[in-house]
Amino acid sequence: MIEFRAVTKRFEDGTIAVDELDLTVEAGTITVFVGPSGCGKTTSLRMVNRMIDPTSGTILVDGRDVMTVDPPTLRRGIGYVIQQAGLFPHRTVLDNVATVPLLSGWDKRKARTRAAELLEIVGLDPAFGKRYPAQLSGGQQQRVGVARALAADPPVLLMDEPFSAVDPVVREDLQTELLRLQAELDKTIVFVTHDIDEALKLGERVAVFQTGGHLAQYAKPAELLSAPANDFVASFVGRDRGYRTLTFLHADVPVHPVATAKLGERVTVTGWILVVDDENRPKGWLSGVDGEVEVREQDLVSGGSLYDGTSLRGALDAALSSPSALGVMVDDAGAVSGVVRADDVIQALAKARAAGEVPK
Ligand SMILES: Nc1ncnc2c1ncn2[C@@H]1O[C@H](COP(=O)(O)OP(=O)(O)OP(=O)(O)O)[C@@H](O)[C@H]1O
Repeated sequence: MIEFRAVTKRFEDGTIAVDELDLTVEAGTITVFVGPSGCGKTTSLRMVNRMIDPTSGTILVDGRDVMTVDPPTLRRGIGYVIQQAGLFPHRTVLDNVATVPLLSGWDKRKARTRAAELLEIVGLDPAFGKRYPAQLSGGQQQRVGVARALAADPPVLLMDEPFSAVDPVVREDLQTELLRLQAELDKTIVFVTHDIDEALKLGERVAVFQTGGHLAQYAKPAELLSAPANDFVASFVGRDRGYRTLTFLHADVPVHPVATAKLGERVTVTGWILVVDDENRPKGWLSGVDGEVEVREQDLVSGGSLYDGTSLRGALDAALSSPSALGVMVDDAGAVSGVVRADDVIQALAKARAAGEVPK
């Protein structure tokens, strides 16, 4: 657990970067600090491992005041990941990851074996271990940065905009990977970003900072969206927050049966038919013809996101993006289990509201 108690940082030139911050980061969770540029996120993070010392107030890591621990000892228990990974360019990937274990006195072989394991944990082929950082893509370098931070198995991980230098697709992969890792590793993670979507995806709790180092709101993602504390938070989380609230609602939506057919079959079409492969996975929709036809690949209309049964947002998006207005629901194997309708999602939302599951 990390506790900030009335923490203020005033730099020598008088800039107040962090103003009376009170906040508790629960152990074993990902907490995200988000906010516009210059609002004090990085300063708050760096006070945890004493790269910056507070002007007043106290920071406790697992009950211990960080100011009573010498910085090198403190940092051995706190991994740190930054933008652009911050790797040593003249060391191989394996040696980059093995750095902290070596500093902690491990022998070379043990440190390298551990480093190779860590590369696998973060989803990199251990063969990359022999390369130098410049021979990796940005996303791969970030994974190495995460592996290096995990090398000493620290209970706490500080991550400062770690994924902001990579393209959006790689970035989403890295986010998903971090959530998977966290489910296994159960670290206490503080993650800094200025991207509200990243914050809402990763954070169990999200601290929204406002210019001047003020904490505007500290809440779970669903609450930030449905009950922003002030106009600043409301505008920061975005205009489509009503829609995005649906991401965090898992109410039941009725799943309707759907007519399906396979390529090469002769079927009688009225309205839409969902064409599936031999494993019952969706291939596309057939319509625009009435009467008996043969199902041909070139007549299929594809498109539409698939609904995996997890959130109301997924259900609504599947329905809205489907050419038939029916959202295709699939099981873990990708096989069709039925379809969902947009109006059912709206009704499920109304029910969740009535049951008090969505703050009004
Ligand atoms: N060494 C310093 N001396 C003076 N002012 C500083 C110093 N470091 C940071 N600041 C100021 O403190 C404020 C908070 O900076 P900080 O880096 O914590 O913001 P941030 O929210 O992480 O921003 P960004 O998203 O742009 O990285 C800013 O106004 C910044 O200019």
